[in-house]
Amino acid sequence: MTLTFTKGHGTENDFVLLFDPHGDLDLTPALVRFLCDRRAGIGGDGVIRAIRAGALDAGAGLDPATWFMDYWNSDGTTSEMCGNGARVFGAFLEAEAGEDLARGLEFGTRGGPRTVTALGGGRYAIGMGRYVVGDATEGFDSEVAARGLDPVRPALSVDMGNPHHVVALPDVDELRGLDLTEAPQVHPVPPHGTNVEFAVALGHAEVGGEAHGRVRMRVHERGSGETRSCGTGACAVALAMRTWAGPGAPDVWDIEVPGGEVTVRIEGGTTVLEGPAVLVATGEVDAPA
Ligand SMILES: N[C@@H](CCC[C@H](N)C(=O)O)C(=O)O
Repeated sequence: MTLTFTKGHGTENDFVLLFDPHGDLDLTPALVRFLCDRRAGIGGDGVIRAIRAGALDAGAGLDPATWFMDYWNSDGTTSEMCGNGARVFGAFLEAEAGEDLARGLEFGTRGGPRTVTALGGGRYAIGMGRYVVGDATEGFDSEVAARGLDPVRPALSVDMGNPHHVVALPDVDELRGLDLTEAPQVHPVPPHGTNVEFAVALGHAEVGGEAHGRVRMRVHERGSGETRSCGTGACAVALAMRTWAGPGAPDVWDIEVPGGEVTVRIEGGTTVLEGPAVLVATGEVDAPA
């Protein structure tokens, strides 16, 4: 089977994109694993299919003509949401479907509707929907163990549509020293797995008359391993940091990731994720039948 694909990334969180408006493609876990394979396939942290909501069971309840971001992790599992992927999805819809995103476009995900707005200069803003911060009465509601982390650390869960656990570290040396080649262990064990972020607060500054917090993070993603960025993870980190900092903490957070930088704006019960999206190449691949 010959497939036409596009390769893209958002702060080096990279994806294989497929344009399949009518759902003609039988996208299976095995096909996703092949496409994401960095040696035998194209290579990516995940696969994103642009499909009309009416062509996918997960799109039930939406206007059938609505675009749906059908997101898959590199291990062939699906996730409710991908923030970096959503920006790249926006760039892909502009290129493949001629969508004008200047005024924002609503699209479907397994985590509910989201919006993408083109900001110009290859940057996009994603309306990330409602979040839920876990029980922060004592600051933390869980514990995380990881290689290179001694002792076990407290963590705070954040639901961004998909699950996250955020751990605060005191300095960048400890962040650098983590070995994330193995999945961190979380207690209590999250029923559907989780994405784990490790974050170091770098202080606050005035940017364009606005208070911004600055954080550096690394992430181990459910279904993909360590990646160079995670958009939903960046939002979870901003929310955890603001919770821990207490009243007067900034609502805007610049998040440094190994693959670049994104900005998270906390707006009431929702967040907006801003950052770049790049389409790198298009091509054809012979996929195993
Ligand atoms: N990299 C993504 C998140 C992708 C999904 C995640 N691995 C999960 O299983 O929830 C992002 O940018 O948000």
